[in-house]
Amino acid sequence: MAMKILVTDKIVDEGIDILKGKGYEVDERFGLSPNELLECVGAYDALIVRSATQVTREVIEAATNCKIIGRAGVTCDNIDVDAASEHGILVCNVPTSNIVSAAEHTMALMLSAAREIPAADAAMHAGKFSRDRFMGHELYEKTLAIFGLGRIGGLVAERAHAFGMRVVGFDPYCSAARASQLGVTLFDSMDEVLPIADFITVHVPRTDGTYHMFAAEQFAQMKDGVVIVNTARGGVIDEKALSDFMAAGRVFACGIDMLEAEPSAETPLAEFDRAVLTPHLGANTLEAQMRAGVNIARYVANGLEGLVVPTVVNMVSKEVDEAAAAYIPACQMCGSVLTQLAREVPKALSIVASGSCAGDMQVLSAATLSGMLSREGQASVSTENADASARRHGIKMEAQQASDSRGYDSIVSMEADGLEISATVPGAHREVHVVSILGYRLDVVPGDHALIFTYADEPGQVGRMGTILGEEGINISTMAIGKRADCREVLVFLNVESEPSSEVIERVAQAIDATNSWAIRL
Ligand SMILES: NC(=O)C1=CN([C@@H]2O[C@H](COP(=O)(O)OP(=O)(O)OC[C@H]3O[C@@H](n4cnc5c(N)ncnc54)[C@H](O)[C@@H]3O)[C@@H](O)[C@H]2O)C=CC1
Ligand SMILES: O=C(O)CCC(=O)C(=O)O
Repeated sequence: MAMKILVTDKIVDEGIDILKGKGYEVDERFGLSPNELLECVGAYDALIVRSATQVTREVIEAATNCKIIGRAGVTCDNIDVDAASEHGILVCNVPTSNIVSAAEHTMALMLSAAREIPAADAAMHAGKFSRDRFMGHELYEKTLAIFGLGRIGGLVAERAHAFGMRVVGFDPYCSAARASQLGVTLFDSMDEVLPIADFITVHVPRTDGTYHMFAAEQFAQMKDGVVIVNTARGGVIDEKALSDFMAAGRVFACGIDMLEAEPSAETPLAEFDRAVLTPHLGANTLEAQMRAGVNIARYVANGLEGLVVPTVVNMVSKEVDEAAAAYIPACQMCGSVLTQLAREVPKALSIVASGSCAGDMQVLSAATLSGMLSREGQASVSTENADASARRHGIKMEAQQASDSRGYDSIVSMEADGLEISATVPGAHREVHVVSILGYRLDVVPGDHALIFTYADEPGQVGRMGTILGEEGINISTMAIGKRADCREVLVFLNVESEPSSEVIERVAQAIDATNSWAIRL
């Protein structure tokens, strides 16, 4: 009998087709009440949701046949992940699927609020051509404060620079290296940032610690005429306090995609023309939904078939030390990169871990091996079968702890068939930073598609790469250049937003006279 998958929030048809094409029975049932979900979920082997469905402990307890829950988006805050782990259910997401869309929506809200575009548009539609009523503000040479310099905050920083803004930020978990790479002046406290910002944008997760992180006390410290944008989560901003400061004319305008009352439109901000409100549209683009829907379908199918799911956010097979668990995605990713650098599954793997993550080398080894084999579509690697799996593939594997964590809280370094990679996961947000590849030191957060080139360090090389990729319509989302003390060559790591063809890669390689090139897919 075919396995059954329940999809309770709309994902793209292409994702549904992938599942049906693999022989699964797929039921799309949107807008279920909590009781309806509880009643039907027990019949399904997998569940796919976006942000609307609340997958509570009760739902998980009722999902007695469920093996995997797929979240077609970034955040899993609508899923009780602990309950899923306790019930042996994998939870996976698509962590970079919609971040560009969310960053672009942030810029759209910032510009709309600063120029009062919705109110001007409404006036035009009402037949009023009233230019004098609207006097906006430029972004140019203004100070933008970004709270939360993770994936989306980082993309917003890059975009703000293109508008000529000065970018400052506050994120207790952001490294100085990342801030400097993003061109953001990092401050140690909110109190230092609030009085200097002309524009404020929020990109933090909703946690107990960030609930009402912007309340009357914080608004009182802001400059008069500030513009505030929130595309993160409702509740991070106290909407009542914000509307008081809007009413007093202290806040010029705001752009809000996330309301505390979601999915209701109820908010005290609704009475202000200068409050630009959207109903959680950050991820609502064809491109983001295509990435999210197609990839979540692939990952859920992988989970049901016992294959590697690259974006699992929990570990269900064994009690895992929390610090080691945070390094599972890092090890999976490094393993996958090593196989792609070697252009085949390497035959010898050595893992060295230092710092707090080194408490469970068995988990780190299994995760690395699972990443190494993932490109081959090999069966899932767990802590229980890692040794046997390595033997089956003829891989000699060794793992050890080291005392020197090179200034990081924790770091994992791997060498496979002479190829090296090291990664760290700073702070609580679990973003994997690669800090060394093939001995070249850098700091990069790899995305879904990346290009790596090694070449002679000469002026004009970056421009040549950018020109060719631009001509081919391939956008570079981030770039890092790695150096080695012993060598005049550099290594460039380009995160790109779409997969270039081998002809394009060859064109770039020739233009910069690259000594080596790789296309990496994660
Ligand atoms: N509007 C929409 O449709 C979408 C909204 N989101 C939301 O955007 C937010 C950011 O997403 P990502 O950038 O992917 O997350 P991320 O995990 O990459 O970054 C979050 C950052 O916030 C920082 N942070 C945590 N607590 C903080 C605090 N108290 N003060 C300052 N910084 C703090 C973390 O260190 C981290 O760097 C999330 O809340 C997510 O739910 C994500 C996608 C779409
Ligand atoms: O696409 C969605 O359902 C919501 C996007 C979002 O907020 C997220 O990915 O965290």
